[in-house]
Amino acid sequence: MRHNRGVPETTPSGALRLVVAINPSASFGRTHGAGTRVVEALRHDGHHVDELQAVDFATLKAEAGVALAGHPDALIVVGGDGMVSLGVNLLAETQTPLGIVPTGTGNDSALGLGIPFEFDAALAHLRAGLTVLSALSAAEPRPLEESVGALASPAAGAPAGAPGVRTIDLGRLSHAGGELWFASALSAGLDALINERANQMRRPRGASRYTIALLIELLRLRARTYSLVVDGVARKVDSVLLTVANNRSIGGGMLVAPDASLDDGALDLFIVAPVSRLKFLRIFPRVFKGTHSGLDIVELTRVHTVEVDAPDIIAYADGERVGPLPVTVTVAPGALRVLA
Ligand SMILES: Nc1ncnc2c1ncn2[C@@H]1O[C@H](COP(=O)(O)OP(=O)(O)OP(=O)(O)O)[C@@H](O)[C@H]1O
Repeated sequence: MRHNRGVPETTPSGALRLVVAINPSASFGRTHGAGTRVVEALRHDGHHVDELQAVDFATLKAEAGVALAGHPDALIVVGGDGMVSLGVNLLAETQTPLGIVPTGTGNDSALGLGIPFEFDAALAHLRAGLTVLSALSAAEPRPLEESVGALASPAAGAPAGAPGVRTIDLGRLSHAGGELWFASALSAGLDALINERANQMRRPRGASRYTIALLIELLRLRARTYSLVVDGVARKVDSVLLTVANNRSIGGGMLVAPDASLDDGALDLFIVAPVSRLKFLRIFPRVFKGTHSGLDIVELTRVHTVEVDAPDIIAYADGERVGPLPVTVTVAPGALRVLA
């Protein structure tokens, strides 16, 4: 469903041409209405907004792809990590920046980018980023290398720490079904199993579905033998939880890679060795807080390319289903511009 108030080819000075893609069912519908408020606020600011909502994710992605062919100044997604995934996969290796208003159950990408979760604060953050983007767009055209330099991290055109236009790395993933991109993490262990189980459940309809899936998968916890090729070196490792992270957290704030950076040109391979259920439950809170790095059962390695294979695992990237392992993940430095 498109609510397009005729996005013009050119706009008055300062006004931007924006595409806003909304997931009305993010957070199981609890944040319904947030997208419309974003659109109204941006139109009030004088921007030309192409508002997109669809019956499902695939239709929304197709509509956003069509809208991007018109070369808007930015794509803004309103939703959780799934919607960030939609934006990332449409914008990777383009110059069009991604804006995020986090309204999902999992907002790890927004967390890593320092985007606030509270709606008014998130909107203010987005507006500040758009102001910088307007200023950059209005600036005289410059040679390409100079423009790229000016748009590199930290947030270009803004005081240090303030929202602007940043460049971040992405993970590029290839698997039997094709290629895709992720901003936060590839999940290939316990969290992937929890996601897969929650997705297969019809009830309950709220976020407690993830809690139930987590409890079931904890009861079934068992190590798998992974075949890895890490930066060209093959190894086998037994693990219960294995993640290739670009960002610091997964699963709505679990700080698996507390020292990861979105713009260091590297990924963090996080491996938890086989443990008893009891021990796993004991270390779980430390994983949430990111104070697990010193534990002997936790391995964290900075990597650039990883092949991951293991039996019976459906991989997830940024909370979206990828398909069965094996997958190959490679860091793509500076592959995405973001408003943050
Ligand atoms: N109309 C819709 N538009 C977009 N996505 C939708 C729609 N209806 C359901 N979805 C589902 O929402 C998921 C993405 O949700 P998002 O990440 O934005 O929020 P979330 O509350 O964190 O969701 P989840 O926890 O289920 O990933 C997609 O996997 C998609 O299948």
